[in-house]
Amino acid sequence: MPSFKLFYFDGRARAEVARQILHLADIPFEDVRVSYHDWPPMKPTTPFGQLPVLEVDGEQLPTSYAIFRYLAKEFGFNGQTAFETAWVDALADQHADYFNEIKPLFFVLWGFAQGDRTTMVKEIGAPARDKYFPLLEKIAKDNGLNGHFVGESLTWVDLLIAEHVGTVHQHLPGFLSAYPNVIKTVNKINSTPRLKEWIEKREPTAF
Ligand SMILES: N[C@@H](CCC(=O)N[C@@H](CS)C(=O)NCC(=O)O)C(=O)O
Repeated sequence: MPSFKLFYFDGRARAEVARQILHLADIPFEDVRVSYHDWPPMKPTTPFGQLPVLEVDGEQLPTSYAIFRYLAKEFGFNGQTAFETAWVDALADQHADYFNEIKPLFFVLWGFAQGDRTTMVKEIGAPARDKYFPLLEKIAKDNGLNGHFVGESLTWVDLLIAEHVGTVHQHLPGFLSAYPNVIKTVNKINSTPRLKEWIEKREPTAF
């Protein structure tokens, strides 16, 4: 088994799915939390000048989705057929489009940018949510409310969506109340025993 070292800031955000896959697969890894003080000298040593980076036997792999896809393929969280894997990718890409739209709101909620929270929820958050979450609501229902967004096995896009929904609940309680199938699916995902254990034992972070 290679040695895994994951570098990210002290938050869940773009790294948490990688940590969860490794924990679910019972693979030891070093979870390095880079401080804002240590980041500037480290930045030029990373392939794209950003985190997360996963080191696999000392070789660097940048960008969150590439890391998630790599680990998901290695450890069986990538769907059970090529078509399911394609759906996992489609949903993850849709999630990325949604997140790019709603990101300015989260930057304010996380304290990285200034802005009026109420106005931003109304003008940025609600329209982004009401474009993306109806798709998830239907997908969850069409998949039989079986606790997965794709197929019948836990995939990295389940983890990605569940993690994001948790972050929404943390900062905007009630924001997703019109999407009960999504909430039900996320609750089932989070009740996966090893994932539940991870969520309960991790240190709380703002983002
Ligand atoms: N597309 C990249 C984006 C990575 C990214 O935006 N990383 C941010 C933290 S979430 C970062 O490294 N910021 C520090 C910097 O750019 O100097 C990914 O998904 O990994």
